[in-house]
Amino acid sequence: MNILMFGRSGQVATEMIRRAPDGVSITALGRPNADLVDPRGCAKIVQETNADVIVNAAAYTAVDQAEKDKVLSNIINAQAPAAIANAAAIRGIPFIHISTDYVFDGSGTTPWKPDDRCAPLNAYGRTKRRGEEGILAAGGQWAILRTSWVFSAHGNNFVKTMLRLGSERDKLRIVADQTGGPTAAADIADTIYRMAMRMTTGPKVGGIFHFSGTPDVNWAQFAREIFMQAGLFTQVEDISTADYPTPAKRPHNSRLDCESLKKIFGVERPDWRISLRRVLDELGRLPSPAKGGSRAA
Ligand SMILES: NC(=O)C1=CN([C@@H]2O[C@H](COP(=O)(O)OP(=O)(O)OC[C@H]3O[C@@H](n4cnc5c(N)ncnc54)[C@H](OP(=O)(O)O)[C@@H]3O)[C@@H](O)[C@H]2O)C=CC1
Ligand SMILES: Cc1cn([C@H]2C[C@H](O)[C@@H](COP(=O)(O)OP(=O)(O)O[C@H]3O[C@@H](C)C(=O)[C@@H](O)[C@H]3O)O2)c(=O)[nH]c1=O
Repeated sequence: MNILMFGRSGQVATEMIRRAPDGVSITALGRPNADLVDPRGCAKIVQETNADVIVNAAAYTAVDQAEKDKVLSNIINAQAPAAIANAAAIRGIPFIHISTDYVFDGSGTTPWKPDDRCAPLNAYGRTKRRGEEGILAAGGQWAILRTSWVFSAHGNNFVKTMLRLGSERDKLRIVADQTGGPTAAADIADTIYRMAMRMTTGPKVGGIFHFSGTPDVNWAQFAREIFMQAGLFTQVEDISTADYPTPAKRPHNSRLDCESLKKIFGVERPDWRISLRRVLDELGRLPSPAKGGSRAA
């Protein structure tokens, strides 16, 4: 199977490249080869490819900055994915796109199902939702994988922020009223490969699916687990969203119901604490006894 992927240096793209299964060849297009600021150029690449599956792992992901960069983030997150989806539909090539928990308004405490009403609270979420709508309108065979709170050893993410701040300070104030499922980029990559295999064999499948690590936690609990596993003694004070003002609003409830992914693709929610341990190991941030396996994740 040949996969053409938009994105090369992001968290998910990096893991896709590293984790390609035997028999899968992946061509990853970075910004110099495929700039999502040029949706027509991206569509042209799809028109000319001989790939069996197209994956989009590139996006504008700076949540607070997107409040200022509304036009740019909309081109990258909405117009480019729609153009890629249109070209893929015309060519009859299955298309897999990644989206986010931030398409929801975060109300309630029930895990969001793929068909639940979207009402994004911030510009990033609105552009990601418009991207979803463009893909839906394109037709063809597509799958949108919504995920949340992505972490890995590379790029920018909450784990790396906590390791940096935790090494500098004795105490951190972290919001405890936003709940979701942290998700390792490596686990997302494995899931996308599973979806790609299934979408190119057997009866036609597609639609919107949810995937996040388990158990659901708030950011403060996530931070405590990071410090515990990394052997840092940084104290975490629970605070409310109101105590940590940011340019972009973030949803209180980011829990994702991942049942349909399990049903259609056989993918279970992975325990993010185990994936976190692997990431910390890769970063060289596990305390020495844990490397021998005595400190459980
Ligand atoms: N990060 C998270 O917590 C979450 C992410 N997602 C979604 O998952 C997907 C992957 O995210 P993740 O791996 O974390 O992303 P990253 O933030 O790690 O990387 C984003 C990638 O997109 C690329 N990119 C940005 N702008 C352009 C452009 N104009 N043309 C080409 N490439 C561009 C970047 O390239 P460059 O390195 O050159 O800047 C980078 O490689 C995205 O769709 C995101 O919305 C969903 C939920 C949570
Ligand atoms: C650094 C820090 C953050 N926070 C809070 C702010 C915020 O509510 C939460 C997470 O902050 P971040 O800015 O790291 O996370 P954020 O960029 O909002 O992460 C999101 O990224 C996009 C791309 C997604 O799609 C989402 O699923 C989600 O992963 O932690 C604190 O409370 N204290 C702190 O010291």
